[in-house]
Amino acid sequence: MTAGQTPPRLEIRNLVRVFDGQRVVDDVSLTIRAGQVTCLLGPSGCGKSTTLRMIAGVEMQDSGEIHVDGKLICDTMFRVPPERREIGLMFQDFALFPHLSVAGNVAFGLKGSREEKQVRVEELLARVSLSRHIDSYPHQLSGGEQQRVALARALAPRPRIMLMDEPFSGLDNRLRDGIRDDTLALLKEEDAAVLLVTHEPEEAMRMADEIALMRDGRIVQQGAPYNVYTRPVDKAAVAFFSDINTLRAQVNGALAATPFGQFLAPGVPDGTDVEIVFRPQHVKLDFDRGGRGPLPTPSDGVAARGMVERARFLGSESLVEFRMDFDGSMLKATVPNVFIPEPGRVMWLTIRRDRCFVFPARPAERQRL
Ligand SMILES: Nc1ncnc2c1ncn2[C@@H]1O[C@H](COP(=O)(O)OP(=O)(O)OP(=O)(O)O)[C@@H](O)[C@H]1O
Repeated sequence: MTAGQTPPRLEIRNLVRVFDGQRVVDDVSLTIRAGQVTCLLGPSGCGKSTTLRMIAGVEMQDSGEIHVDGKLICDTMFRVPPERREIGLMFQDFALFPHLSVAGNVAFGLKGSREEKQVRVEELLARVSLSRHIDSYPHQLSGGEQQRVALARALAPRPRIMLMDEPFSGLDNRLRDGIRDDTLALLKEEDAAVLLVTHEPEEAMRMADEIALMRDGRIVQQGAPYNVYTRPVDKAAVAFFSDINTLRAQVNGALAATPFGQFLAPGVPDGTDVEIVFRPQHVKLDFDRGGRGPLPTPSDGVAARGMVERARFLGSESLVEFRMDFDGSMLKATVPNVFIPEPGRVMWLTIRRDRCFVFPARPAERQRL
């Protein structure tokens, strides 16, 4: 950090947590600035919640440090207790106090005079559009309303950091998008640094300024959602966000030859097996014209022929699966809108080359996320 620069609101350095001899959190480092939302995204069991619990102070790390606004709050020798960390918590099971009214719940963690508390409670309830429920009890509210009370309660003491663990997963699908957007707007207004844990890529894309992709206890990639999506570090990172197709090839002269033409593999030694990975939405389809397909182009390469095996309409797009002539493998293509060709129909496929990723092939057992 250079002189005069504000330290990040939250900084965790090299956190490690071992359970039963296994490093479930393995050298995790992150920084989050005030007003920034970072999503810790990864599959179940990869160590997201354990990371969050260490920051909250309810779990002790085996090594590593946690800093808030440039001050150490926890290492293996020194520990600020959870209640003095000025951290707001929100979990899937948001556990409102059933015997307290909405106002009582929101006021629960507040300090100050009665009047000060009342002003803050009213301000927050107005902000989450629940003023008319100020005297209601949790059981009188819908799931979405309870979730908004929980958010107001967590934000009431003006926490410097908000930790959210799958906070929307208990909600009805139809409610979820609206509540996510409202929550995001409120979090930004309150200027907290937010760490949100989720296993849903769409949620992370929607909420995050930055995504930290976690796998087997480690952060494997970190960056703005656009960058994580368009410049994935490996095949599993592509697959975490969408369906994928994979072609296999061997590199010769920094090129990997496939039935779709050659792909650049810069810096990859000759003889290396590579995988060319691409998403179904980047496959283009063409009709068969008397046994021929479209001519090769620099952007789409060479067309390869396949036969429709199955086609389904998914709502905003159609998914068509092809058995390819060149080796009998299956490839998937998505097409905007309704396109449901008959099984057995012959078509030509090309791939948007600027949307393909070339990775060295790995043994199958290491290809999990
Ligand atoms: N107290 C504990 N004792 C032993 N093992 C634990 C403990 N807490 C978590 N684990 C293990 O650590 C690993 C990581 O768990 P964690 O809850 O952090 O993952 P997660 O990514 O949050 O998963 P999920 O999304 O399912 O909650 C899991 O294998 C889990 O079984």
